[in-house]
Amino acid sequence: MKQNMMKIGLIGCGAIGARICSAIDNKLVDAQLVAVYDRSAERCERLLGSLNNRPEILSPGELIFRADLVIECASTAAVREYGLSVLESGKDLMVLSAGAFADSGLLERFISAAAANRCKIYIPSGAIAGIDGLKSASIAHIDRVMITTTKNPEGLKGAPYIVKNNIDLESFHEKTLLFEGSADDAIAAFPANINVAVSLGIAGTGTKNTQVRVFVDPQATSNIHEISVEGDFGRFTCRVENVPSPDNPRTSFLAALSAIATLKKIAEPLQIGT
Ligand SMILES: NC(=O)C1=CN([C@@H]2O[C@H](COP(=O)(O)OP(=O)(O)OC[C@H]3O[C@@H](n4cnc5c(N)ncnc54)[C@H](O)[C@@H]3O)[C@@H](O)[C@H]2O)C=CC1
Ligand SMILES: O=C([O-])CC(=O)C(=O)O
Repeated sequence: MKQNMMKIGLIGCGAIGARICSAIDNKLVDAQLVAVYDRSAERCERLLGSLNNRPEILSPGELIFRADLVIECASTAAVREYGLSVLESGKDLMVLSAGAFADSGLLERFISAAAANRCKIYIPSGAIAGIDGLKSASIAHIDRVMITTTKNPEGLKGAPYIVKNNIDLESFHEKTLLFEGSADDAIAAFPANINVAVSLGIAGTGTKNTQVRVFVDPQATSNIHEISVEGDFGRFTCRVENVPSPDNPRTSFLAALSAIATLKKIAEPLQIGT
């Protein structure tokens, strides 16, 4: 083991966490997985069972102490529970549940803590493409950012918006618009489905100014995200047809891959893309 290899602690042993751990285990990333934590002990044990090089299962406090970089891939609640302690301990933080930052006050506190403690916050592109272009375009004026997300009923089940409005997802026979609003409102309505809208807001013109549409489509076999951006640079659109994770149909496979790609970017000398 290299002495200066990045030490990783991971919070959230679900669909994304398992993929990230497997990538480190298979040496796709030049890093050492030192510890994992999940509020479900069974999830931790199941994950460890799939790895050759087993990390320790530690409490969040011990995990933060041992790691150089803590990856949150659990929930927006977990970002609020552990994120600030990570940064105040001078450790880098990777956040997958970017929806937590729809609370711009929370993001500001995190940025101040990171600056004061000379550490970084990484938000991977997640299940979308286009963040690189949006970041470049945002150096000049942006007129409009919109994301249209289409998932099948299985991928939207249990979302607060669906439950609160008594929407029977099985009753739709064709593609139907369920929700239209800002990224702020979208993440409150679909906290586990539309983190990507908040990431777009942070990269572009803010979550209040980022427009979101959510469709349900019983025929959809992929999680589709279509992004359109207009501004001084011109316009671009991009569409990703994501393979859902087998363990969690709400979550696209690409989200885990983007976290792994971000780890590679941190660990490797070459930086490509915006
Ligand atoms: N940025 C993006 O593009 C995307 C972000 N996500 C978000 O990433 C996160 C992880 O996604 P998945 O792995 O698919 O979820 P998952 O449901 O498969 O796994 C999450 C795990 O975290 C654990 N957990 C949740 N809250 C916790 C807490 N407060 N403390 C400790 N453990 C906790 C759960 O027990 C579970 O084992 C979710 O918040 C999800 O909404 C998901 C897809 C795309
Ligand atoms: O994985 C996806 O397709 C997007 C997602 O759930 C999210 O952004 O929360």
